[in-house]
Amino acid sequence: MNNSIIEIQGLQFNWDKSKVPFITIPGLVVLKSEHLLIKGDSGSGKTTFLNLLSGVLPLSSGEIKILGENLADVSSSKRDAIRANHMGVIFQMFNLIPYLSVIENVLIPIHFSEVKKNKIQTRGSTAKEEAIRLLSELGLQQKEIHEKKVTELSVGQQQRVAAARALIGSPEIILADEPTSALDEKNSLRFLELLLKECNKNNSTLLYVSHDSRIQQRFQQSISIHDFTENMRIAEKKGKEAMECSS
Ligand SMILES: Nc1ncnc2c1ncn2[C@@H]1O[C@H](COP(=O)(O)OP(=O)(O)OP(=O)(O)O)[C@@H](O)[C@H]1O
Repeated sequence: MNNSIIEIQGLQFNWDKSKVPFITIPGLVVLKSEHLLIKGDSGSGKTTFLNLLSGVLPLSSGEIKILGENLADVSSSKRDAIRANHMGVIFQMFNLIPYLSVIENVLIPIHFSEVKKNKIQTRGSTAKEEAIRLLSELGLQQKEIHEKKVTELSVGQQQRVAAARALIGSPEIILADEPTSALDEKNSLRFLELLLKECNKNNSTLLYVSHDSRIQQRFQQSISIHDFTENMRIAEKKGKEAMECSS
């Protein structure tokens, strides 16, 4: 059985198509339940890569298959549906809605996906019960869950709300874009452990962007966007030099 959740072939991207691509990924397969660390310098293209994977940005060259579906072959509404039904995203800035309660923030994905809603119902819970369970598992106290506004939570607590929102409905893929950049080392590690635990429970595949290579041993696979692109440039340069020598 093919266990791959994400398959990438010949991906190249630049905002300006006439320029040399700054993202170049010749090939990458990410398996079910696998945890992938995405490294790279600031501005190397990590967020752009996640946006290509989630279908927010259309592909200009190459192939990304999500659960066997090639994003380049489907309409933008189908890409939106794949994202809503099969992915959960933790954004760098969390993107919580300040006028909604903590629980309402976590429930947002359920309003966009019958698939996620049905998964929760099949397990005999309501979406609200599941939101509360996830928030508790991620370490929020009852008072924070039920009484506080999201704007009254600390950065670490907001990040846990954002994680619960990504995890609700057990999507096959969790994309986390530097979710711990505002936290100290101890809290970053604690958050990562909680996230890994929840992903393992659901067999979710996790793609986790971080600058911190010290966490690498917690992941089965890691890629550096910068290295891929750099290796490609070196190969292209060598290829050109070889051509010039032989002519
Ligand atoms: N909407 C956009 N239009 C044009 N260029 C963009 C756009 N968004 C990002 N870029 C550029 O694309 C490059 C990659 O940006 P990206 O945000 O993907 O990097 P990153 O690796 O996630 O950075 P950081 O670690 O600082 O968050 C940068 O040079 C950035 O200026």
